[in-house]
Amino acid sequence: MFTYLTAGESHGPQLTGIIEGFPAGMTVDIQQINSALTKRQGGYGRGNRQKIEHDQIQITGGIRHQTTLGSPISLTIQNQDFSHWQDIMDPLASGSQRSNLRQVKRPRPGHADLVGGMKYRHQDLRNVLERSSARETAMRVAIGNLCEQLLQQLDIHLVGYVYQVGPQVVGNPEHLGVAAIQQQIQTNELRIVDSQQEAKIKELIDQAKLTGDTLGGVLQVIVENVPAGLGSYTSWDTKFDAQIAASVMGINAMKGVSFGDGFLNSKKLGSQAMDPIAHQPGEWYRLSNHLGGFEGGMTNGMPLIVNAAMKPLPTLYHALQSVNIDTKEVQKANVERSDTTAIVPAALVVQSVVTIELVKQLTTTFDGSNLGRLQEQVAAYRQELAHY
Ligand SMILES: Cc1cc2nc3c(=O)[nH]c(=O)nc-3n(C[C@H](O)[C@H](O)[C@H](O)COP(=O)(O)O)c2cc1C
Ligand SMILES: C=C(O[C@@H]1CC(C(=O)O)=C[C@@H](OP(=O)(O)O)[C@H]1O)C(=O)O
Repeated sequence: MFTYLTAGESHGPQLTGIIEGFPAGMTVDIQQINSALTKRQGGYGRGNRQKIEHDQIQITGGIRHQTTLGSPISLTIQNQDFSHWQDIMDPLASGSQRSNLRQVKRPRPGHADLVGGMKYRHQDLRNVLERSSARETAMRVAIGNLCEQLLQQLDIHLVGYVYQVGPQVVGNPEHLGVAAIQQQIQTNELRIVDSQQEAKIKELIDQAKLTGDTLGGVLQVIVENVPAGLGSYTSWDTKFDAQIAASVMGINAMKGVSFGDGFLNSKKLGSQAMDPIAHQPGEWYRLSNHLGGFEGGMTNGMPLIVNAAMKPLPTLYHALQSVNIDTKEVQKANVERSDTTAIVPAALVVQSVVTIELVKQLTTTFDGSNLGRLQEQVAAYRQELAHY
């Protein structure tokens, strides 16, 4: 069974990831992982933390001579900022040595601070914010890229991009496929398809920054050449769209997930929302893709279209009202440092978790012990479906 776990605080020494159930026999391209990590650090509207970090992956288990062994894979990413936080974040400093500096007492509305403090009985809300920080998503992107390298071996391709910034839809007006979207977004800092909109969107972000505010948006991931029949209608917890939705909701600040035309489908007549079935020798397909590639919790062979709605970031330089957890006085919420928007890295994180779910599904539907055998089984399955 494919599973993964991450550990590490935002200003602690490092992030750690362990993956179990990754097939043996895949040659790993480390440069590709590092390039995904660099992309996640970028994007218009990011804060100053990214000037400090230079995310690079280190592999400490499960890979030998650049090839996966089938054993658990362990990964680390160093936090460069730890050197500035050593006194405060050192895992081994004793309680008496612990600095009282930079304790967090004024919880930020919308972040995990207050409820995390209540639940875990923390009196310093730093104990909450360090782990609830989206710094952790760097590891999910590293694991996602490793999984993307596996999907490439199965001829499955995907891309994540920014569909909406705040209220402004910038979308994919021509319904471009994965390769065309990749081509369009590589030329700009916003991962939007229509680069002519870039100046306008940058202005929107600049304006939010100027007023100490933040922005969210909508991210879209498109996946091509996924075989039909991944997931199952037979029990609620085997529905693959549900598993993807849970995984996307597991990303910091995601507040909604939909597929294809999503909530818009609820306003349409059935005749406008279903995708008519077509067949030609060796191929079943649909005449449209309003449902985003899922029927009955199963992939139907059309491209997967996953939409994720991200709320605006909770840390506001123009801070909202909060209450000091010690004095109970009304005070402005804590602010240390923050992004104005994180839609660009978020598009890559959503892409990463969709990739991870696909690999999880493929390696359990088929034998996931070895890449060669997995390729053979997926190819045979594709053949069988083509001739159904
Ligand atoms: C890539 C990424 C970067 C983020 N950067 C920030 C940030 O700089 N400031 C902030 O307040 N929230 C940021 N967030 C969102 C918070 O981590 C998130 O809102 C918080 O953990 C509370 O969880 P929830 O919004 O899922 O309820 C970021 C999220 C992502 C995905
Ligand atoms: C560190 C990252 O994002 C962080 C996510 C984050 C949050 O609250 O989620 C708050 C900020 O943390 P800091 O105060 O340390 O700058 C972001 O920089 C990252 O993406 O690598």
